[in-house]
Parts: sequence; structure tokens; C-alpha cells
Amino acid sequence: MTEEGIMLDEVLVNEQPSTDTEETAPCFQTPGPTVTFHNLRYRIKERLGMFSRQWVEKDILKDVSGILNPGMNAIMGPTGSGKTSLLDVIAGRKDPKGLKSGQVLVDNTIVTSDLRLCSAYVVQNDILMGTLTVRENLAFSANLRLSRKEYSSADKQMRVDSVIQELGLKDCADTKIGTMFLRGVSGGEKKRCSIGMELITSPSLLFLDEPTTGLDANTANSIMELLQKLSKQGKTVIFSIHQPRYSIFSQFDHLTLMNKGEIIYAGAANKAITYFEGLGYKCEPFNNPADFFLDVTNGTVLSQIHNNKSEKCSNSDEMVENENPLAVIYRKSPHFLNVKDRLIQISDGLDPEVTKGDRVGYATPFYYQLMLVSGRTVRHILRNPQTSYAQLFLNIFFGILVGLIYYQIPHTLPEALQNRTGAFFFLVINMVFGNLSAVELFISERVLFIHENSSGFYRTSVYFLSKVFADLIPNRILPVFIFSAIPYFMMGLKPDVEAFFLYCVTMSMVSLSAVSLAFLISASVGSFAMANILIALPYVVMMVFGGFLVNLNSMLSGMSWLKWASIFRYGYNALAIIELKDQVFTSNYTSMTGDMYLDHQEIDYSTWGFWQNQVALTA
Ligand SMILES: Nc1ncnc2c1ncn2[C@@H]1O[C@H](COP(=O)(O)OP(=O)(O)OP(=O)(O)O)[C@@H](O)[C@H]1O
Repeated sequence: MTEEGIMLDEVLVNEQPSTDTEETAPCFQTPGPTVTFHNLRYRIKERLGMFSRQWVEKDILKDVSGILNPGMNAIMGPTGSGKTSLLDVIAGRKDPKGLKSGQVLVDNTIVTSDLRLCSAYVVQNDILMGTLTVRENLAFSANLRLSRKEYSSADKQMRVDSVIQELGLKDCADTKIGTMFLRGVSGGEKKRCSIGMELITSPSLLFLDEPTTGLDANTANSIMELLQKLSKQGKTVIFSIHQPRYSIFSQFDHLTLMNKGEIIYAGAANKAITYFEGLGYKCEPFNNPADFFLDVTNGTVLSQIHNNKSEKCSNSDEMVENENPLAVIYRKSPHFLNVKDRLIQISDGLDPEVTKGDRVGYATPFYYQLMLVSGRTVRHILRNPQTSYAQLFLNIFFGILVGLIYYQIPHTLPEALQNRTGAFFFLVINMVFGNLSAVELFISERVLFIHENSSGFYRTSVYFLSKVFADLIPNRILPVFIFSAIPYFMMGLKPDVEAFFLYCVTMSMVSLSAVSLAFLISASVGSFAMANILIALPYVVMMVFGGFLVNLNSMLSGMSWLKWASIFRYGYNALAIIELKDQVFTSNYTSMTGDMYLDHQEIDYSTWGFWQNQVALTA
């Protein structure tokens, strides 16, 4: 199959961008909403020590409220002050269990967690498919997030072109994003592409987590200019940022300054200096305001008035108890009282029955998502075929090796039985351990999946099925047939079509069972190292209880039940039945049937006895 042949994108990703700019549909037109958040209190639970049973609760947002209008809304503060947490809670991206009180309103209406499906969120570390080009990534977003009823292929194509044009991505549109092994587009272009992935849906509300982190000064500037351009078109752009330089700070309309989970200033960005100067903090000439604010929060710059006032305020219980006096002062300031009045008005006029986002669902149907996501996975594999080639090569190599070791097994005892059973066990071991690479499947793209799934690209089941199909066929099923066929004929096993077919079925079932276990572990843990440790344990235990290394009948009864969970045992038994049943083996003095051996090993070789192994492998 060629890459071009894959039915992957309705938008023809290989098509050159439309050069006629007048035809390009203008995007980013919808005016942005006003976002208000009321008394948000977010709490996390942390274990005291690694093995401790005690938990401590920590408030990471302490009763924060505010109003964010269309324009550039920056959330600033020192590390750990709660910027990202506030952004995530507003965007509906933080675990709702931690939200102890408060609510978020969009245009005076309660939003459900579906806000995440109808707003755009650009994460800090760009999460894109590295083997696809900028245009292909954008097309993927357009195809999955724009409804097929409302947008034709041409509309989607136009939208992709429009985003490329607006974000200045024309020169790198057909360059791959890049992976660990493949040099791709620059950091700034990657960030633009990440923003573009979200702008495809033309959202009026855009969240960005630290959009300038990791970028050089010029690139950071150009990203912020782009955001400012969007905000000037009426969008509500809300972002967290750590310590921007002056040219970036001067583009902010509204500033929310955080410290220790509380707001210490919220209001017009250009009035923040005046506010802090009013509290007695002096910003030296030529000092960057962003640096000044961080110095204020860190206590590097001290307030004369505040120092005097602290004596005056020492009677105030709130001031004495609160370890964040700037937050207390802010809550008493006219700035906050103003915000509070407006929030009370909004809350009073709120109709709890009317909610936003109730009916937001996926833009495309299940089968269409499955087709697109599988297409992308196949394209990714074709552009990154090393694993598939290695899998194929290893299977051919081991197939020939087993064939050579057990070449043309005679029918004379004792080799006839010893070599056959040894070969079966070796084959099953290869089949199981050859699938260790499957643990990597859900780990390597975990972050991409979580981001795309929570942004409403596709359903969880779609991703799972697409990975299973795209990995199973090239990496698990095809190599199994090669691995099975080579040694079967080299070893001279039963020359019978039915026996060969059943042998292939058994090998496939062993492979699929081993892969399923690897998938289960892969989906349950977060790191590759952990997955490797966890998969080795059941594989080794299953191998010991496989029936070849130890006589299961002579085992401690308390342990022998483990044989029922052994993929090795079911695979080995099935192969032994296929090959040994109805065969007669001879030596100089005696003869022995395969059935006698199976009886001796207590292997049930009746028809049901054989198929129950297949059923167990399927289970
Ligand atoms: N899920 C969580 N589990 C434990 N602690 C958390 C969790 N989320 C946030 N925190 C803690 O809450 C505090 C605020 O975190 P947050 O990421 O919001 O800060 P930030 O201001 O964005 O910091 P940075 O600039 O370093 O990203 C930090 O002390 C952080 O360790």
C-alpha cells in the first residue's frame, strides 16, 4: 500500500495551498465571550510519603474570582503560584473532583465541562504527530473537528489554507513536524501549528498554557503578536505566562497576578504598576514590569507604606493569619470590590436551568473518526517502518533458527517426542516474548491521545481500535504466519492441511493473547520502563506454569492453579494435540502412540479438549 493510496484525509493534504488569497475564507471572525469565575476553590490530595497511608490536602486555588473580557488576558505569577491550575479550571481541563466550590460562567451562563469541546486549548508542550507535515496535521484537525454536514471538503481545504496563511506557515506547510530521529520544523513553527490546530474550528475563546516557554525572544514575540492579532479580531485569549519581557507585557490588555493560589491583582495591565506603587512598591525606571511584579510577590522589593501599615494592620485578624498579605490587600481594594459587585449582579441574574455546552458532542461520526485515525496511524507506521521491519526480520530469523535446530524431526524414539515437545515450547516462547514491543503502543502516544481526546477530536474507543488494527495486521498477524510456516515444513511436522491450519490458528491465538496482555499493561501505566517490568513478571510466571519446565501434577496444590492462567500451557497443549494425536512413534524394541504421551501428560486430546485451549486463549 502506498502512502498516497491511504484513504486518510478528506482534505487532500498533498494538494498545494490555494495561491488565490481572495478565495481563502476569512477565519477567526466570531466575537469572543466574557468569562467570569466565581469563588473557585481547588484542592488536591497528596500522600505524605511514598508508602504512607496518610494524605494531606492542599488548596491550590483559594477562593479566586475574576472577570476576563475579549482581548489579551494574561495570568502571571511565580512558579507554583497556580497560574496553570486557574487556567485549567476555567477551561474545564482539571479533574472536577478537586473543585470544592465555585463556578465558571461564559457570557453569564453556566458552562458544563463540555466547554473543553467548544473552546480551544493550546498546551505548553506542542503535541503534534511528528511524522506528519504541518498541512497534514491541520487537515487532520479540520477533518475531525468540522462537521461534515456544515463543511464540504472544499470548505475544509479552504480553512486549512486560511490558517496556514494567517499563521505565516506557508513556507513550512509541507515540512514534517519532526520526531526524536527526524529534524522537522522550528520551535516557533511548531507552536504556530499547535495554535493552528485549535484555530481550525474558529473558536472565539482560546486558552494557552505558557505559549512562549522554550521559545527564543523573537519567536516568542511573534507568537504574542499573533495572539494579539486574534484578540483584536474580538477573540477572548486567556493564557498563563511566567516572566515575559517588556515588549510582550505591553501587549496585555488584562492582567491577573497570582501568588500562592490567590489573586494579588486583577485589572488593566497598564494600571498594575500604579496599583503597586499605591501600595508603596517602587518600580525602578527601565525595570521590566513583569520582573517588578515577580520581585513584589517574592518579597525582593519591599513596600515602605506596607511596612508601616503592617503595624497599623496588626489588629486585623485576617492580615495576621494570612501568609499572603498582598491577596488580603487586593480583596479590600476598589479593584476587587468593583469586580465583586459585577460578579454578584451576574450571579443574581443567573438562571441555573440555562447551561452552555450541554449539547456539544463530536463533530464527526464513529466510523469516520475510525477511518481517519486508522489512516493516520498507518501513515505513521509507513513513515516510521523500523519496528515493523525489525518484527518481520526477527520472525524470519527465529523461524529459520527453529527450523534448523529441529530439522526434519525423526519418528524414532526418544527424539521424536523430545524434539517435538521442545520445539513447541520454543515456538510458544518466541511467539509470546516476540510481542514485548506491544507494550510501547499506548505509551509512546499517550500525551497525544489525552490531548486530542480531551479536545474532542475523537472518541477513546476510536483511538484504541485504530491502534489495535494498525498494529495487529502489520506487526502481529503477518509475521505470525511467516514465523509459523517456515519451521513447520523445515521440522517435517504432520504433512496435513488441516493440521497446518490449526497450527497457524493456535500460533495466532498465542500471539494475540500475549499482545492483549501487553496492551492491558501499556494502557494502565505511564512509562515504558514500568511497562517492561510489569509485563516480564506475568510472562515468566506463565512460562514456568506452561507444563514443559515443571510437571504440574507434582506441584504444590496451592500453586498449581496458576497453570490455568498460562498462555504457554494452552498454546503448548494445543500444538501437542495437533501434532501428536494419532501418531505412532517407534524405537528398536517398542512403539508408542502420541495419545499415550498426551494421556501421560494429562492433556485432554478430545475435540473439546483441543478447542478449550483456543477458547482459553481467546478469553
Ligand atoms: N495534580 C496535582 N497534584 C499535586 N500538586 C499539584 C497538582 N496540580 C497542581 N499542583 C500544585 O499546585 C501548585 C500550583 O501549580 P500550577 O501548575 O498551577 O502552578 P504554576 O503557577 O502554573 O507553576 P509553573 O509556572 O511552574 O507551571 C504547585 O505547587 C503544584 O505543585
